[in-house]
Amino acid sequence: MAAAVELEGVNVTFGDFVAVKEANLTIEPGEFFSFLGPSGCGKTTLLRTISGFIEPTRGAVRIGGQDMKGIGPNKRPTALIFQNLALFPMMTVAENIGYGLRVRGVPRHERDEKVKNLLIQVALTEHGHKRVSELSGGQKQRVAIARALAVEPSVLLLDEPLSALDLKLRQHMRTELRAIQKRVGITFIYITHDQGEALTMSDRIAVMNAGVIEQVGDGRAVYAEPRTPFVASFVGENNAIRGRISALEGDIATLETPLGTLKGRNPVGLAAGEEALLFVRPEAMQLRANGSTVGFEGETLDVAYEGSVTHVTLRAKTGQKITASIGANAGVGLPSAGENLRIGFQPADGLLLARPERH
Ligand SMILES: Nc1ncnc2c1ncn2[C@@H]1O[C@H](COP(=O)(O)OP(=O)(O)OP(=O)(O)O)[C@@H](O)[C@H]1O
Repeated sequence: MAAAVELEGVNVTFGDFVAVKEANLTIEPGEFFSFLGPSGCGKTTLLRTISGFIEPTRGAVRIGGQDMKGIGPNKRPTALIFQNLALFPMMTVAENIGYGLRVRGVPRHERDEKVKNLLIQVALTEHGHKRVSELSGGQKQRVAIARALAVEPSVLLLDEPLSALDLKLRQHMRTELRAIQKRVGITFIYITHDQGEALTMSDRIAVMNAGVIEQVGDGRAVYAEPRTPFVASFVGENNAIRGRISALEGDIATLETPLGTLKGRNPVGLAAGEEALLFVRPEAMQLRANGSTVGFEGETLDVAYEGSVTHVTLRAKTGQKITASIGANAGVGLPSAGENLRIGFQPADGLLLARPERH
């Protein structure tokens, strides 16, 4: 089967400004694929390029194996759901869902049948007769999805569709969206700056920074095996410590840092003498560390209780702030502000990456 979407050397420029740089990517049929990155990194531009609202300055977009050059948004097998949903508030739910079919001249009985099935797929069977203005935020989201699905796109493009919802509903809708995607079985391409959304819903994620796709992988890969300092810092929380590599021993490298000698994994194969950044997740930091770990001294600045976890902010002797997140069941006593202690981590939980200047 042809790939759902292929990007080959896609560049999008606005005047001198490069919004998307050399995007190369293959998205498979039936995949839930997310673009994750901060505001302004080019996610929307890329989505609009796939949907046909923007032509790439250079490179090719293929959908279902077919080159999309010169094919307008209405002629592409894609449907786009915007942040504001753009539903018709005075129409009923069923009318909204059937709208695209009516415009296309689909006969009434066929339309009704389809709308009925779509109401089942988005779990709104009881609500077909209601006006959209009578629905909750989450129900409106589902209407927008059903309306987009009605015209049978092979790819559904979603531009931060949950951003207007409150936190609880947003979290609930993640599960809903994923379930709907599994039921209908088509490709979903989702853009978000919320890493929690990307990690919980996606089969794979492309992490973008300043127009560049820095890494593509499943949630575990981008969280546990980031390949660039940007990905390591953007996906989840991370502590970053600068230093220079002094020794290599198998997978583990030793790093001389202003905080002392530390160690970490060296997956990108940095050489002795190279400048590096050592990343250690807050949850991998241990308080009152003993001999089996590498570590340094720190002063407790702040202890923030958050229920399942407590975030302890420490100041190393260089002034750098380090965060340690301690699970409620970790069985360690929490320090009090001002207390000095040794903080440590297992070398296997440290990750060494090249300093950005190298790129
Ligand atoms: N039509 C345009 N003309 C000029 N610059 C543009 C145009 N559209 C987007 N840009 C610029 O391209 C960059 C990427 O914008 P884009 O909307 O793709 O970002 P984004 O990652 O989707 O951000 P957000 O999450 O804030 O929507 C931004 O710096 C933006 O100002």
